[in-house]
Amino acid sequence: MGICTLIVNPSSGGEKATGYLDLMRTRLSEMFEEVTVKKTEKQGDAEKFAQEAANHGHDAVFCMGGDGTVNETINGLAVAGKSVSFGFIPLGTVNDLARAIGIPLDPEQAISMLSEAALVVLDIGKVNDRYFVSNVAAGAIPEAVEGVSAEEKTKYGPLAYFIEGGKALAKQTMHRFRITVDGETFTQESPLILIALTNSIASFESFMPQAKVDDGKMRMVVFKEFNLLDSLKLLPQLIRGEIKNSDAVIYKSFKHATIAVEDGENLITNVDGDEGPAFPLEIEILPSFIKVYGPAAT
Ligand SMILES: Nc1ncnc2c1ncn2[C@@H]1O[C@H](COP(=O)(O)OP(=O)(O)OP(=O)(O)O)[C@@H](O)[C@H]1O
Repeated sequence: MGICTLIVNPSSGGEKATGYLDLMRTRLSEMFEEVTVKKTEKQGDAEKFAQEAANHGHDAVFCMGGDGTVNETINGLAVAGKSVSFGFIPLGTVNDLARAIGIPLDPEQAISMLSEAALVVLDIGKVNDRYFVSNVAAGAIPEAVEGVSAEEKTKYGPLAYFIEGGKALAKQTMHRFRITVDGETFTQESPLILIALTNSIASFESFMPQAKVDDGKMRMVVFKEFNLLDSLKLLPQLIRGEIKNSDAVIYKSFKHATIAVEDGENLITNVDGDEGPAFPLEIEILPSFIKVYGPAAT
């Protein structure tokens, strides 16, 4: 039956984690001979615990938390480089990877799904020296979104990101980027560049309907200069999942890219919802990198 580690972020999702811990431990002890539970106290703990579990020969590592905890756990497993299965119970506000794989957003349902789960193959991405599972965002909007506080997230949920993002958009702050996508180079002024591994970005599941979790590709959307009319046209395209056909963006499907800021600003990036590495960025896909406990195909 094997052994596993369960990493729990007690602060995730308005401190819901502890309430589900016993239920999860019981479920895992039906699936594994031995379950080691580790609680995070600060940033970096989930990554460290995942790496240690992989290096100690654990067969699977699970985590309970938001996208930040999922990202850290994946980073720990990727750095260890061992073949370890991964599972998670979504407890955050956004939960993009859960949405992409079809893991129930209700923690109790996600826990009960585990007994009939299948191992689903998942691509992951690498941006400079960090790994990611959902998305990378760069530009004036992610810069603004970084300022969303934990209180705002609890109060408004994913809407908090849209409010801050909308304010940055209204200010029309642009940066000039030099982008190379699979060997093709271009420059573009943009308020926002999004790189998506899966369909769901910032809880918006119809953003990139064509993106599958194991298709070996990423998608880049470079937004052009916006005026009100453009954004009115863009909104229905976004809702219908047709952003790739919009005149308001440059859309690329790719495996490797580099992005530099030409106007010399020290822009920050956002990776899976948390602050990511500084520019210039090198982004690549690691196809079929890990197996994740997800819903069995019907
Ligand atoms: N015991 C703890 N107390 C406070 N913060 C913690 C603790 N353990 C980890 N953290 C922090 O929590 C962050 C991750 O939170 P996570 O993204 O999992 O949940 P969330 O913020 O509720 O979800 P979301 O990102 O979807 O809003 C980590 O970056 C880490 O810094």
